Amino acid sequence: MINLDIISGFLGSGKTTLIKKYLEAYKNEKIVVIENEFGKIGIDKDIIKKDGLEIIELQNGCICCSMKLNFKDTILKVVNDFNPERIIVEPTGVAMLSEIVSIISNEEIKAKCKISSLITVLDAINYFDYIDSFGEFFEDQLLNANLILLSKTKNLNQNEINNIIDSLKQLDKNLNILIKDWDKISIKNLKSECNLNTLKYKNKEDKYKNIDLSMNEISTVSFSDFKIKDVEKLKEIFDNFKNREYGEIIRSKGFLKTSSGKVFEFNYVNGILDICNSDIDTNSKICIIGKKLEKEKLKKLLSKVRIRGCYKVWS
Ligand SMILES: Nc1nc2c(ncn2[C@@H]2O[C@H](COP(=O)(O)OP(=O)(O)OP(=O)(O)O)[C@@H](O)[C@H]2O)c(=O)[nH]1
Repeated sequence: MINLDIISGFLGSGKTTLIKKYLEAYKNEKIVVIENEFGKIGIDKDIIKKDGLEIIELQNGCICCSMKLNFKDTILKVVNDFNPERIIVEPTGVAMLSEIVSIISNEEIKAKCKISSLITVLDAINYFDYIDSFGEFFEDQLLNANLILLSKTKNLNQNEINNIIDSLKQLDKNLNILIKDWDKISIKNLKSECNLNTLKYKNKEDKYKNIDLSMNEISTVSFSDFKIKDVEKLKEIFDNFKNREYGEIIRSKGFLKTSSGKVFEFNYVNGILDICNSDIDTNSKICIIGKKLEKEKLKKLLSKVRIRGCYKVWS
């Protein structure tokens, strides 16, 4: 049987970071990663790629809804074409986990794969913001996970963590929650933490009927193949995001190449920007996800900071 790991979680929660730890822990296994990104250009593939690792990107839709059939067929094709020991799936940050659980419960898939982990990564810093803004489908990811793994807890005090746990227990007192410094987590032990005896599959039709409505508000725009002068120009872009002129920007990520050829990787999650040097050889790619995005204004903003020349817009 092929091990199947589903690593779910809201936008920017830490799914890719956790998957990198899986790839390290299981480096001797033949692994295929299925990446479903909400943005129109793939960023995560560049972040996790390494020799011998097969990465399948599913773009232009969400595997829990518009690409449901595609997702099921992709898993079966991966099984046939690669016969791996492990398949790791990263759904988009706005995927309904209940739908994904329903797809992987399909008999054809169950005949070939066994679920090894079904995890939702929960961004502790942004929990109360997101549960307020995206309650219904955010809750769906929490209620259907066999393990909720808190990320970004290092700078929170015990009181703040207790508040999150209390709130989670109000959703469902049986939620299985793990709060541990990620550096001390044994990835191979997560399987036993996952309590996989039952798949929960909680999709309360009546409760989630407004999800399509709130999902429709979230959109994305991406830009690629341009250069900026230096990293200060990158900061300029994100300083502009603080006011709502460009929409409510929840998540942005990518790489930026400067005129001197230096590459930076950046992550922007709900107002916090993180930039580091990158040794990945790539052109600039920036993916922006948010509510009510002002795409034309964003194009103008990029035009102000990029160096003249061609660039591509993915909208
Ligand atoms: N401080 C801290 N930062 C984290 C932790 N986990 C992830 N991050 C940071 O959060 C940002 C987003 O992490 P990713 O792993 O890309 O998140 P993701 O869920 O894959 O994001 P999307 O695929 O865009 O939804 C990055 O800057 C990470 O370095 C954590 O436990 N602590």
